[in-house]
Amino acid sequence: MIETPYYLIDKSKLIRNMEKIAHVREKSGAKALLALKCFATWSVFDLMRDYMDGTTSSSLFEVRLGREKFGKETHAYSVAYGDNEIDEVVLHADKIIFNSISQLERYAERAAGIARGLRLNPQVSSSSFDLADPARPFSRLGEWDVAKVERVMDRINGFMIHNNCENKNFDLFDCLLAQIEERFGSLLERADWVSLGGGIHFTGDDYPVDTFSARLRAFSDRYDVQVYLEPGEASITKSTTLEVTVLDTLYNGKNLAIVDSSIEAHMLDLLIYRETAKVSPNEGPHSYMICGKSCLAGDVFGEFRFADALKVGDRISFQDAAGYTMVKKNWFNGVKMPAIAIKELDGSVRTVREFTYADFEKSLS
Ligand SMILES: Cc1ncc(COP(=O)(O)O)c(C=O)c1O
Ligand SMILES: NCCCCNCC[C@H](N)C(=O)O
Repeated sequence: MIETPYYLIDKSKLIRNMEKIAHVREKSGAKALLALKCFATWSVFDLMRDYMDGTTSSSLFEVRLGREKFGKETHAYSVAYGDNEIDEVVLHADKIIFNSISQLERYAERAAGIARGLRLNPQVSSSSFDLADPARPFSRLGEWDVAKVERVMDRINGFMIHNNCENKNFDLFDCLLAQIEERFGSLLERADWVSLGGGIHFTGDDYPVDTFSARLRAFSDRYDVQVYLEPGEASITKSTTLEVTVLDTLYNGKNLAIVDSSIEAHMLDLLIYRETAKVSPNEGPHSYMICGKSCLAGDVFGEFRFADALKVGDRISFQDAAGYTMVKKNWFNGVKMPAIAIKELDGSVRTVREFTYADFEKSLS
């Protein structure tokens, strides 16, 4: 029995996403790169590698992890590189995408041995969160002025455009892509490859994957480019749970249960975006507010329904716990960091990482 808290990655669920990705790759001709910023738990890369073309990154450490642990095609992107890291980034990457013309001009020569690209910002997005909106006013994420980009076309042969965010709606994707074509068509015609970024939830139930694939194929044919997708969430959605145990129950106008985890430390994105965790089936006569064990007053996973009254020692599984969780976990309050376990295809479960006091101590000095 594994001690809670732990993230449990279920390979049979992960494979469902992988199969959809492989289908889109085959139908559309697009390549799919795992966005490591969302999910970088390399113990399951052996499985993912068979279904995806490689990885994309946000930093030197991510591009190195992608090269060393995933292999295949490795893209480097960062909002800004420093003089002290650019050579090592180039060493690990097949392609490098610069966020700005000034970064391109500064490092084009040092990256001369690999393919170079530029991030474009179409100034429209599907994000309903200001925090995650690449098209927000004064956004630093990519270049938008076609005339300026035309002047550096001799130094690049591709583009990256990331302007979807949790977009489950194919029509919206289609409409945004049409706007990109209208605005940047003259640049796309001169490119060899175009990455359309992440944020497209094409592995979700009922997503029209064939229509999506046909749209990607048409885009690729029209501009004669290799299309890339950078799925983060879409790669790992619904594959993982965070397993926790009830440590205490209280009544304070509502039934409260405190668990051996913390939303701030272990599912931080939910707190940042003011969302609640998910519990399934979330049915029954007993309602509880499930709270984390950190000192933060708002360390609350959400309110859920249960078949029976909760008691100390009961287990709860938070659903959909892979994306932006393990990559963001932290040592706030010294709360024990969840272990990482994998449920294999034969049903057996193995722990691949445990964190101890020594890790906590080493994270500081
Ligand atoms: C450039 C880029 N690619 C891919 C992703 C992955 O997005 P998602 O996890 O929403 O698919 C992001 C998210 O920040 C991104 O900025
Ligand atoms: N579930 C709340 C919204 C999460 C948004 N994801 C943020 C990362 C994303 N890839 C981005 O574009 O910033």
